Amino acid sequence: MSQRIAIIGGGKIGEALLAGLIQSGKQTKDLVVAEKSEVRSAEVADEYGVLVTDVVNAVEGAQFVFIAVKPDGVTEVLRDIASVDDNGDTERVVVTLVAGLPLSRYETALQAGSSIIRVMPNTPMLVNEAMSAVSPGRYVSDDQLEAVLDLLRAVGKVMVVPEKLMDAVTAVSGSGPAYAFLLVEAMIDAGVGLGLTRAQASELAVQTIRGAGILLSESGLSPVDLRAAVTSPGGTTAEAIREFEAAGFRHGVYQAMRACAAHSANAGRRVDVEGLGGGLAGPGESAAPRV
Ligand SMILES: NC(=O)C1=CN([C@@H]2O[C@H](COP(=O)(O)OP(=O)(O)OC[C@H]3O[C@@H](n4cnc5c(N)ncnc54)[C@H](O)[C@@H]3O)[C@@H](O)[C@H]2O)C=CC1
Ligand SMILES: O=C(O)[C@@H]1CCC=N1
Repeated sequence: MSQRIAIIGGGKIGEALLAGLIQSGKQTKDLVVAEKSEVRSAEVADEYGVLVTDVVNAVEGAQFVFIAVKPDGVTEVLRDIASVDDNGDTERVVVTLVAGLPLSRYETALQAGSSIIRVMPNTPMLVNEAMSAVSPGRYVSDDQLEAVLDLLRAVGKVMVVPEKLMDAVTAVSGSGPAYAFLLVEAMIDAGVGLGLTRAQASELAVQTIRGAGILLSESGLSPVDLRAAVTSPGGTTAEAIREFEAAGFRHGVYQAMRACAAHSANAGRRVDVEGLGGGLAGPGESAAPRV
């Protein structure tokens, strides 16, 4: 069986997947990227030494097809994928990394019985530290699911979830890296405000968040315990935390993540309303999780 992996869309998350798979030992001859932009195609081909081509070429003979385009580009990509007959000689699995669009849309657009897996990854995939949540569609076999989980495990951690949780997952781990980067950005600006150079503030803030992340994942302690350990009685940290809370930190995080999840939940409708769906709306839009 072919082990060819096609990545449709060589943008930020497509590149993260490509880089992660190469770092994890996949051979470039088994990887192919489809990319629409000529400039981006040249960048990806130069940087990674993989074939960059169009969707139909990339999908031909591929066992795994990862879709990594924006939601409004999915209709066109699915039409191209559907036009490639697999002749029954590959058990093609389509893995979508696209936020918001339910499995039912892909099942409607592709051949009946197609194996489709919905995944919400995140950009730390670039350094093999992704968190990927995975919801298999109804026609995915155990072997196909295991094969895709193995590919994703090579670039980080995986968690299988029912599809109905994907909007919440997107709010936590899909968009989550951006919240961490925003915090670091704000810490650097504040450090500069307090008299550090930008270089000093950057090094201090980045290493602090890195160390805190490793402590969180390796100490076995909860965030509450770890924060308490930093907060000396009557000390400096308590002062900082009082100001965070007065500024509505927790409420702000909750509201931001609610907005994120709602945006994900409405992706299908937005694509239709904006006339970008090209008639792809699935009947009832119902999720068809296998778990
Ligand atoms: N950026 C992130 O952190 C994450 C993104 N995602 C999902 O991944 C998808 C892609 O996001 P990004 O990589 O950020 O977007 P991006 O805009 O950086 O990349 C998309 C790429 O797809 C290419 N493209 C569009 N239509 C194409 C077609 N028909 N054939 C070939 N190439 C085509 C574009 O030229 C572009 O380079 C989105 O659906 C997003 O929801 C999911 C999780 C995290
Ligand atoms: O912002 C977005 O829409 C994508 C999905 C999750 C992270 N980035």
